[in-house]
Amino acid sequence: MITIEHVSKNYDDGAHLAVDNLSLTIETGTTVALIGPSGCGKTTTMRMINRLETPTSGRILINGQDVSKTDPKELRRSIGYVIQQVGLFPHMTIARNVATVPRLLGWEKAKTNARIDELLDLVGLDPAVMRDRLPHELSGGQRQRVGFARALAAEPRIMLMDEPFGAIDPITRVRLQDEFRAILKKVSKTVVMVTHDLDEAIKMGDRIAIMRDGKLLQYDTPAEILARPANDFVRDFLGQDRHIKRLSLIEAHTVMSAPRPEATGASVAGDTSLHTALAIILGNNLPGIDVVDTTGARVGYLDRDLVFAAQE
Ligand SMILES: Nc1ncnc2c1ncn2[C@@H]1O[C@H](COP(=O)(O)OP(=O)(O)OP(=O)(O)O)[C@@H](O)[C@H]1O
Repeated sequence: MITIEHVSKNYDDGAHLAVDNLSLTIETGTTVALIGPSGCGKTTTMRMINRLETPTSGRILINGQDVSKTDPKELRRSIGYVIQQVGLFPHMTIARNVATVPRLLGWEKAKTNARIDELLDLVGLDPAVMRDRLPHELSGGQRQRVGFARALAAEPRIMLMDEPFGAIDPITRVRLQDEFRAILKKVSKTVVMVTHDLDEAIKMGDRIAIMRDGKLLQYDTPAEILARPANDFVRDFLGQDRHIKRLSLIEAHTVMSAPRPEATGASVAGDTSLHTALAIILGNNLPGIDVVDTTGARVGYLDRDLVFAAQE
């Protein structure tokens, strides 16, 4: 668990308050997305967790231990850090890049090598092909995968991700978001990510922290924030389509009614989002669709009214 207690950060001898009395608790195994307008203090907040910045006041605890009292180098090795431009060492092979922290920690060669292969596999890169390549021989998306693998290498409990998908084209970005989210759940990390992209925060965050002028405006689950913005600023920030965005968080099986006697002609799986289900209903000009299980058996029915009622 990461606990941020009344943390403020002044730059320029107090002339500028980048973070203003911020308190936030990040539960172990969850992902928190920090979002807000440019300059609101997201990156500063994140960088205070691994001591790349020092709070002017307040304190940050990791599992009850004050980070200001831990050795900064050890702290940083125990926290995975993924940044937008990846920061791979250009003259080192992919394998050596991934092995950066294990080497610093003095892992045995065999263990390190096995870990490199395991991680490249995990992030969807073929170790046999990628191990000996140099970073410039990879696409931007592949480099981001390597950066992610490198951050995971020494099995950190915490991952900090600063706009990890910022430099990636939109199609690759969506795929990487899905894959990284699945991996982070599988390996059960506590994640703090900074993003400019509301859809990304909604998709990746178990909770979202919305900041403005160094202050925390709202901290809650995406569903709750979209349903009940704390104030006008948050409401505007979320946009007119917040109700539609919220549909992407609700799964069909949670609102479906009993199956109809006759098939409707179109179907979705129970874990399909209402956003997708509605798109299929509208796209096929149907009043409703079947919800089916993995065997294709009809287990429920979903129509426009059920979808609309769900987002109220
Ligand atoms: N090293 C520094 N010296 C002085 N001011 C700084 C420094 N780093 C950040 N700031 C200022 O602190 C404020 C918060 O910066 P920060 O980078 O945390 O914001 P952000 O929300 O991450 O912004 P962005 O979305 O644009 O990356 C900004 O006004 C910024 O200009």
